[in-house]
Amino acid sequence: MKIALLGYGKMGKTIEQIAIKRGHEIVLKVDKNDDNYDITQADVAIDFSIPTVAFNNITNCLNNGVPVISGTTGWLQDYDKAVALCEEKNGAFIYASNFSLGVNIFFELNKTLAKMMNTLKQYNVSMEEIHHTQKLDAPSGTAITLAEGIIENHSGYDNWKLDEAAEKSLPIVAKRIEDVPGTHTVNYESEVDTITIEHTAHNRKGFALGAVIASEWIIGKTGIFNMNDVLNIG
Ligand SMILES: NC(=O)C1=CN([C@@H]2O[C@H](COP(=O)(O)OP(=O)(O)OC[C@H]3O[C@@H](n4cnc5c(N)ncnc54)[C@H](O)[C@@H]3O)[C@@H](O)[C@H]2O)C=CC1
Ligand SMILES: O=C(O)C1=N[C@H](C(=O)O)C[C@H](O)C1
Repeated sequence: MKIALLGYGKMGKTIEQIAIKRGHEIVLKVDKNDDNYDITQADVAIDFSIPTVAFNNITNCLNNGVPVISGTTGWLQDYDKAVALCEEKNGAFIYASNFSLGVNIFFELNKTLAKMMNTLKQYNVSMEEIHHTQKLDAPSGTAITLAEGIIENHSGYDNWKLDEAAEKSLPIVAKRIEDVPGTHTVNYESEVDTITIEHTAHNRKGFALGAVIASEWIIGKTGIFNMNDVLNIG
């Protein structure tokens, strides 16, 4: 498979290593200021760039008939437009806030726990995410997906807020500590005890492997998919 990497930072470089090990070829590495490139030489594009350019990268792929996998977070105000363009062009597109197998299992566990806790009003839910200091967005995309999983399954919450507690709001605390790849914690706290579920990434290889697996999976398909489709879970 011929892969274009849109964003050649920490994730782009980790994806390159894993893709080559799995027998793929990197035909394009696009980073900032690389404007003049032909995306059509790739079978699939993998976008791990920055929030302000992800939507442009995705639309360029869809306009040129190249399936696109995006892991960039912090651009979701334009997600519906990307979906509409993908439908219009009969293209193929996957966005996931987190591509790792472990986090996708954690997402399902989180929804199940929220359902179980729905009637237990003595427990208050809160979340914490910790990432490296270079991260541009807060809260993390993964924390937002976790919050949405709780809101869909627990009647005590209908929105989330960063660093703020309010009626029916799920509070998310975002911490930035040097070199942390990504830790997400969900707490249910009552007067007498606390139930905690936590996912800790030890490095970026899980995210990168998931993105390469998603790229392999999407070849020959059209539509808008997510990681549950790829991993056949949920
Ligand atoms: N969904 C997932 O599983 C994961 C998502 N992420 C997200 O992926 C994104 C990238 O993460 P990292 O690689 O750690 O960040 P990074 O900062 O190391 O890399 C981003 C790269 O994008 C480049 N860039 C800037 N403008 C560009 C343009 N116009 N076109 C292409 N590239 C451009 C930057 O120069 C930089 O090299 C972030 O939004 C992060 O939150 C990170 C890890 C896992
Ligand atoms: O920026 C990161 O590093 C990460 N971003 C993603 C997010 O925002 O959830 C996924 C992972 O936590 C690492």
